[in-house]
Amino acid sequence: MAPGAHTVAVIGTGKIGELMLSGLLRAGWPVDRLLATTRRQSRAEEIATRYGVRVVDNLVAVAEADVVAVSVKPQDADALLDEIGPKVPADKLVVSLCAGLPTNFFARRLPDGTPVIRVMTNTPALVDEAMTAISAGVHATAAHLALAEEMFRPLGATIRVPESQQDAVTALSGSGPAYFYLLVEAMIDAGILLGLPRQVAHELIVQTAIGSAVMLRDSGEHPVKLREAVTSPAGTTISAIRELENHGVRAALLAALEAARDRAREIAAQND
Ligand SMILES: NC(=O)C1=CN([C@@H]2O[C@H](COP(=O)(O)OP(=O)(O)OC[C@H]3O[C@@H](n4cnc5c(N)ncnc54)[C@H](OP(=O)(O)O)[C@@H]3O)[C@@H](O)[C@H]2O)C=CC1
Ligand SMILES: O=C(O)[C@@H]1CCC=N1
Repeated sequence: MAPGAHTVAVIGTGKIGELMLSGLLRAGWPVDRLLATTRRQSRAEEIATRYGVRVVDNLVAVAEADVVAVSVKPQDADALLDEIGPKVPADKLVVSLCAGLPTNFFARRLPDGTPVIRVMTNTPALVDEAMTAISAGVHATAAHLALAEEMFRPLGATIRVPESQQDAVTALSGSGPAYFYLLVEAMIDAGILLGLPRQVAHELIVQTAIGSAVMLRDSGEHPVKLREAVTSPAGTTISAIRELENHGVRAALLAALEAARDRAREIAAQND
């Protein structure tokens, strides 16, 4: 299938909607095959000026597009579906980028038979390094999954998962960039504590994060093995690791990701 053979409407062009739009444009998706919607006029002007994309209202978008990508906050999805749900022709593919909301949430608010796909991506899409997990929902066929992959593959890696795993995926890779940024921020602060200039601490830690990430991806080694290679007997690293274990960093991560998964479930329950 030729890239951009379908018209994609991004409904709710905030942070994630914008990164999807910009990623599709970088990948060569024709600008006249993209539509965007916003809630505020000032945001509409910003998006139109920045990307040259036609910004339309939600009902025009669902009428003209082949793929309707919903990227509003989950809390705004019910009101949005009240507006567009009955007007979405059943031959359109609806792709939800919303955390927590199951495909059934959409199916109940769309004409019978409308195919729905649930996607969880993340902000490194901005540098074409996203991790996007894709699940077929009701009425979605292999061709719909392939189309969703065609849209998200240029933004980074894609994986297919059963929809039952999407809340866990959200906790790991959807929210994941925030955990890494927090760690980096804390390590830069540690550099300040040790007397380094902030800029030097920043440069040291950011490059160390990039180097470590590339090794994790490209070496094929398990993270335990990579960590052991850094950890010399009676050396400096093991002294730091003892403190991380004493402070329960591993347990904190287990609890934190479980809390994120639970919050996704709660969002679903609150929007049932
Ligand atoms: N941020 C992230 O890292 C990730 C977010 N997600 C999911 O992506 C979705 C969007 O999140 P994010 O981009 O961060 O949120 P944003 O608030 O940045 O974007 C949502 C946008 O939708 C607009 N909007 C709300 N209601 C309507 C409507 N009825 N019609 C048109 N536009 C509307 C909002 O307008 P206004 O500006 O006026 O509020 C806002 O610009 C969420 O469901 C989230 O769970 C998924 C993965 C990662
Ligand atoms: O915090 C959130 O709810 C969204 C979903 C995953 C990342 N950000």
